[in-house]
Amino acid sequence: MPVLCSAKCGNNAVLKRPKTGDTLCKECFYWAFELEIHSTITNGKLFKKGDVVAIAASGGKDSTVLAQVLKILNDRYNYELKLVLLSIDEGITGYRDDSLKTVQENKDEYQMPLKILSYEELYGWSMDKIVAEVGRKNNCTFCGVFRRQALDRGAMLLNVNCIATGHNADDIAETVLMNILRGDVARLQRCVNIITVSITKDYNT
Ligand SMILES: Nc1ncnc2c1ncn2[C@@H]1O[C@H](COP(=O)(O)OP(=O)(O)OP(=O)(O)O)[C@@H](O)[C@H]1O
Repeated sequence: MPVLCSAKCGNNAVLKRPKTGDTLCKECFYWAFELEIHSTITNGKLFKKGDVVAIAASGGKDSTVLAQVLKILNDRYNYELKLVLLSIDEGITGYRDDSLKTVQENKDEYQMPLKILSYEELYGWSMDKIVAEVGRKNNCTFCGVFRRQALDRGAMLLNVNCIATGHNADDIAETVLMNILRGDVARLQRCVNIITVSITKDYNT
């Protein structure tokens, strides 16, 4: 038997949110999800009017949702942000080259400027070359460190005030668990203090 949307809009619910227990229709879920992110942004004073914000766009689901939601909220609540997409091409054949096509589509759909920076142009090394040199075992360390720096360098080139990255509740849980397993209490504390936005958890359920 169909369950009614608990927002009392009269539509049938299509999902039950694990976070709140609410049963919602698609439209009310979108509205609630966007409103929570808006509250996080305003309560945390994450941006100020006129800020230029680089959305770190990998072409994956988290950063694609991030770009869409930031655009919607910027228009709806007049944040007056300038949003730009910043993508890092690590040079992983068959992986990043595919996802960069999605970023190109995001650029057109959301009407945002896009800057793509590659490891090759920044460091003279692509991940394909690094893997050929060091093997597959430790290449994630190179990739993560290089990417973080590449995003910072992109941010400097674009003269932005903030970089926004997409993370979901599973990512946060993973970070907390890793910090516990490492016994890194300082980081654990910082992690718990961070106000986080759950970007895709509800889409996955
Ligand atoms: N190549 C990249 N270029 C720009 N930003 C990136 C890139 N890779 C990761 N990011 C940023 O870091 C966030 C977390 O990246 P992670 O590798 O954990 O992927 P993810 O959780 O699967 O996210 P996504 O679904 O957006 O790929 C992304 O959402 C994005 O904002």
